Amino acid sequence: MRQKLAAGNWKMNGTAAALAEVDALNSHSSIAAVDVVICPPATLLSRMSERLTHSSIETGGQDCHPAASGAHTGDVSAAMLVDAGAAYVILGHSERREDHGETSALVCAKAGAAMNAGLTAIICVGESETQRDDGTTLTVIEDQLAGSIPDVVTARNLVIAYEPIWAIGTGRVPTLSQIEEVHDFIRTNLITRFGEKTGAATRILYGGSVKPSNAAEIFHVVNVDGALVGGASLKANDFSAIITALAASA
Ligand SMILES: O=C[C@H](O)COP(=O)(O)O
Repeated sequence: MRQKLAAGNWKMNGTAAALAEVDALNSHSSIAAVDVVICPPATLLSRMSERLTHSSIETGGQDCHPAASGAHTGDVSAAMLVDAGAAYVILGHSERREDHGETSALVCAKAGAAMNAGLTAIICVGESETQRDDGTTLTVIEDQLAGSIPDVVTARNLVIAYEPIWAIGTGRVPTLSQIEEVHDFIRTNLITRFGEKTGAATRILYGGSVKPSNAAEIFHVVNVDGALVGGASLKANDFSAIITALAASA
């Protein structure tokens, strides 16, 4: 039985005032029923983690460098995320693959560093609209999975997030059968590569315009174990409604 996971990716949003949303979220009873993680900007990570010391809500980073330390101006290592209280790190988000030219090989190196530091890596994969239209979605996902996941993983330190790029922040969502097709494909891929035990126990999240209004139907799709939520994770009311829907699907 896979524990459901609701992950909030705040992206480059939020200053200290936004921590009030975390306090509000923390007061919702639904958070106890599933795993919840919020990945704020690096500048807020320590303060958010301290604020959540006695909460079941965990925190995560949005990226890390593959090296443990050194001359890498502007970067943050996996150990630094752990030091700031993080339990998770998002890696290979399409915004980093596009904005920073991150390759799957680099994502793989980052994931290895994250796992080595004790973090759970949420590795993102997803096709562009052109690739969807060209019918190459599953090939793209297969290549990203093969290149981005290190060989030595466990079901505890790996989460896959399927995020079709064309659905991120657009209000457009794939059909439920499209989501099911890709999630089933990822499940089979994980079982083939890592064996039944690890492959069947690894959580697969859907991400891309998840809202309170569409969360319940998405969470009833087979092999959807939760969501990676962007915009709707910034407001406690919206994120708690999504978490409630996830808890109800368990
Ligand atoms: O990491 C989160 C995803 O990019 C989804 O963002 P969104 O919920 O704003 O579409």
